Order: sequence, then C-alpha cells, then structure tokens
Amino acid sequence: MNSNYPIMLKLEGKKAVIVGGGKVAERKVTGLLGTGSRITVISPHTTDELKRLAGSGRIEWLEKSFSKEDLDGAFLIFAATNDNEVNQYIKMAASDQQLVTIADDPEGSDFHVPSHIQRGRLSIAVSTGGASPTLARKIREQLENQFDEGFEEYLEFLFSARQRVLKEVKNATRKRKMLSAIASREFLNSQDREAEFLRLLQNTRNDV
Ligand SMILES: C[C@@]1(CC(=O)O)c2cc3[nH]c(cc4nc(cc5[nH]c(cc(n2)[C@H]1CCC(=O)O)[C@@](C)(CC(=O)O)[C@@H]5CCC(=O)O)C(CC(=O)O)=C4CCC(=O)O)c(CCC(=O)O)c3CC(=O)O
Ligand SMILES: NC(=O)C1=CN([C@@H]2O[C@H](COP(=O)(O)OP(=O)(O)OC[C@H]3O[C@@H](n4cnc5c(N)ncnc54)[C@H](O)[C@@H]3O)[C@@H](O)[C@H]2O)C=CC1
Repeated sequence: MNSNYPIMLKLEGKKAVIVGGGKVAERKVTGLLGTGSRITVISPHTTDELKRLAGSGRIEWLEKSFSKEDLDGAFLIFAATNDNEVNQYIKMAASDQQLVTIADDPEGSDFHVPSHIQRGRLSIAVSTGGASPTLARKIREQLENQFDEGFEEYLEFLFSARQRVLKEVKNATRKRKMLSAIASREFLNSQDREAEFLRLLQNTRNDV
C-alpha cells in the first residue's frame, strides 16, 4: 500500500514526545516550534540547540533514557534514537490511539514528516513516502523559489477579499468568476491589488 492521506494537524496544546536528542530529533523539534504543541525531548544527551531551547523553556528536556511512561498523554511520538531496538520498542509501547513515526523505519511508521514551506496561510508539503527524503528536499527548494515571500501578503489579501465576495456577491456565477479573478497572476503581481479588487467588486455589483 503506498497511498498516504495528507492532512494539516493543529497541535495547539497537544503533547509531542521526541525520543532521542541528536540531529534528527533537533530537526523534528524545530519543525514543531510555533505549532503551540507541548514538546518533550527524552534523551540522556542532546545537541546544543536542543539544550538552548530547553534552557529558554520552549521545550522540556528529560535527561534520561526512554521508558514507556514517557509516552503518557502524548498525541504525536517521534522515535528518533540511533538505536533501532529502542525505536521499535517505543512503537510497541505506544497505544493504538497515538501516532508514532520511527526515524529509521518508514514502513513501520504511522506518519511521515513531509518537507514543508510556509508562506503565511499557504502551506506546501512534499512527501515521497520515504522513497527519497533528498528528492523531497530538492522539490521543496524549487517551490521556495516559485512561491516567494510575497505570497504571505497575497494570501492575507485573498483571505479578506474572499470574505467580502462571499458576503456581497450573491449570484453564484459572478461569485465564482470573482474568486477566480482574484486568485490569478494579475492580482498576484498587481502593485495595487486592493484598489483593483474594489473596482472589480463595484463593477460586479453594478452588473445586472
Ligand atoms: C520516512 C521519513 C520519516 C520521518 O522522519 O518522518 C524519513 C526517513 C529517513 N530519512 C533519512 C535520511 C535523510 N533525511 C533527510 C532530511 C529529511 N527527512 C525528512 C523526512 C523523512 N525522512 C520521512 C520521509 C519523507 C519523505 O520521503 O517525503 C524531511 C523531508 C522532513 C524532516 O525531517 O523534517 C527532511 C528534509 C527537510 C527539508 O530539507 O526540506 C536527510 C538530509 C537531507 O536530505 O538534506 C537525510 C540524509 C540523506 C538521505 O539519506 O537521503 C533516512 C536514512 C537514515 C540513514 O542514513 O540510516 C531515513 C530512514 C530510512 O529511509 O529508512
Ligand atoms: N527520519 C530522518 O529524517 C532521518 C533518520 N535518520 C535515522 O534517525 C536516527 C537518529 O539519527 P541522528 O539524530 O543522526 O542520531 P544521533 O546519533 O545524532 O542521535 C541519537 C540520539 O539518541 C539518543 N538515544 C540513544 N539511546 C537512547 C535511549 N535509549 N533513550 C533516549 N535517547 C536515546 C542519544 O543520546 C542521541 O541524542 C538514526 O537511526 C538514523 O538512521 C537519519 C537521518 C535522517
């Protein structure tokens, strides 16, 4: 079976447990920062960056080897030690309701972490299902050029313009046309998209 189901998880207030404190654990923790999740790292040793994050209170670090109580209350679990047997034991110790990813066993994992870019409200995730994380990274780098920083502001514009269209344009065909118009290259590249939008909205309202 090679068809995964992509979703964007809201992790606010949820507990994420990362077992291991090496380079991989650090990358997973970095990806979780900013999601509002409660991050706990379990590992006798960690990288300097993880120590720094623990020192500033952004994550909790339990300076110990893994034991199964460490999974209590966890929603997401990352088995990221360099010991294959420990990683498999973590998966066994987890309940069916907990989602576990095993750093060295894509096939045995409940989920994979995709390569990801964020432009404000726009999220683009790329996964190769474990076939080639390197290809996922390369595709991400291409997308970073294609979807530059300007998209953040553009997405905010689309968000509020769409709310106005939904409220003010009742005719279904015109509504669809307007939503398509603002999501076009012309609007993306426009120097004054707000004014152009208001003009378009006015004209649409005046159409009989
Ligand atoms: C299955 C998965 C599980 C998971 O961790 O969720 C997994 C598994 C493994 N990765 C390995 C190696 C590397 N992974 C990276 C980098 C990334 N790995 C990520 C995700 C995933 N990696 C999941 C699948 C995602 C997918 O396929 O789409 C990314 C996308 C996201 C992230 O980690 O945040 C992030 C790029 C972020 C970015 O830059 O955008 C690099 C460095 C690089 O490429 O620069 C290397 C070294 C080069 C190489 O080996 O390719 C190994 C072999 C370990 C060994 O040598 O033993 C395994 C285990 C195995 O394959 O058995
Ligand atoms: N999923 C991915 O993206 C990648 C996965 N890997 C795999 O991920 C694993 C970890 O890789 P690195 O972070 O580079 O290793 P690392 O050697 O830098 O770190 C391993 C960490 O695990 C900790 N650890 C060992 N035994 C433990 C235990 N019983 N309980 C808690 N912590 C324990 C160590 O203290 C250390 O902090 C390896 O199995 C590697 O094959 C490697 C590269 C990418």
